[in-house]
Amino acid sequence: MKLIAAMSGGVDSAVAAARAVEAGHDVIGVHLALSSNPQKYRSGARGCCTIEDSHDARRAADVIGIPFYIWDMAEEFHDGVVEDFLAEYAAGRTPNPCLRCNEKIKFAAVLDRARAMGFDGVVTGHYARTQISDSGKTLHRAVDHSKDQSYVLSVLTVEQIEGAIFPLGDTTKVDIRKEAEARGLAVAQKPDSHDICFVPSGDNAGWLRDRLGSEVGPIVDQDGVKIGEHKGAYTYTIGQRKGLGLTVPTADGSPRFVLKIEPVSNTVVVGAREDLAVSTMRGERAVWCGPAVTDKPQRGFVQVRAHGAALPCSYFFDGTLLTAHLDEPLLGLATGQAMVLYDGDRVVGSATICETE
Ligand SMILES: Nc1ncnc2c1ncn2[C@@H]1O[C@H](COP(=O)(O)OP(=O)(O)OP(=O)(O)O)[C@@H](O)[C@H]1O
Repeated sequence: MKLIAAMSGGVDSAVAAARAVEAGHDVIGVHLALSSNPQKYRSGARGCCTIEDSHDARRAADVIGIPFYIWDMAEEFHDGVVEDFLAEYAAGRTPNPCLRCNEKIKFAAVLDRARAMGFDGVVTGHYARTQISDSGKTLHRAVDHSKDQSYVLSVLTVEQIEGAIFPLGDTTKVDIRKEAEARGLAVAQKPDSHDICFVPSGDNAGWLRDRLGSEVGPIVDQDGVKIGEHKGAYTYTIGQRKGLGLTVPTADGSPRFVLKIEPVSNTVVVGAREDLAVSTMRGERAVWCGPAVTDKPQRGFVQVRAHGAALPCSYFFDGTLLTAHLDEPLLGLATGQAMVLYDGDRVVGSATICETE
């Protein structure tokens, strides 16, 4: 096959590209420049698509012996990922930008351009697997569950999965680093990227305040009584306990947790730990990675955090919203996160959580 290897400059995508070449594919390496002005999003933070990362990617392509190009996708990334991230926070939700990047950039803009140029698909260093079955090519968890990235790939349609090649899904990270050493790749011990690539590490709240403002507003209890003040409602997360600065303690001294963020009234609602319990969630923007879910309730598992557990549930889709009823309630679930359905290790599909109860 003719393939584009998406090379971030990290160890995973370098080994993925090398494996694709070794498997007999005709491969070219492509590094995506995702920010036209890295300092605009990041001040000194390590993340994807710094100049050094593009140099690392180019050096890896040289060692592997494949042609290498840089594609400027800064505008697509800004419009599809950064703007969505800001809009979701402004609406009081907690988005997952890696998932949007897979949906809109790596397996949309990049895959579309690759196909238009006569390529068959895109190779990435994601930890996930695909399998060919009677119902076509399906998406599965990686063997190394601690590195599994199927959650952030759950937005891929059947057609996008067709064009996705994940050569690392059956290997552990430890073995990938050893393999990179053996292949003479200089990035073998390069640290993993963490956090959100366009936000300075550990300063999500400050980054959001700079862009969405820091209008002071009330923190209220569930009866609407003001018990504190916040500096930017969207810098809080559902389930947050620390840093609330409440002025009125509870009668028994028990802690309070963020229950709800209401952007229109610029209010943060707090309450007791048990009030965080969620038994039912509904999601919009549903995507199926295989056969579509129907309105007939089915048993399965739902995962609501990138590295969270898969929780037993029953679920159905009414044509607009995906609903999942958990067997056991879960504490603290933020809207804006993905609810990803699994059948064993196969990804069924996902939706963006818009309601919880
Ligand atoms: N700027 C980029 N240019 C090209 N491909 C990219 C870029 N950023 C990420 N990718 C692709 O998406 C995959 C997953 O991205 P993620 O940010 O999770 O990287 P990672 O797991 O740290 O992998 P790596 O070690 O290759 O950086 C990468 O392995 C790579 O194939």
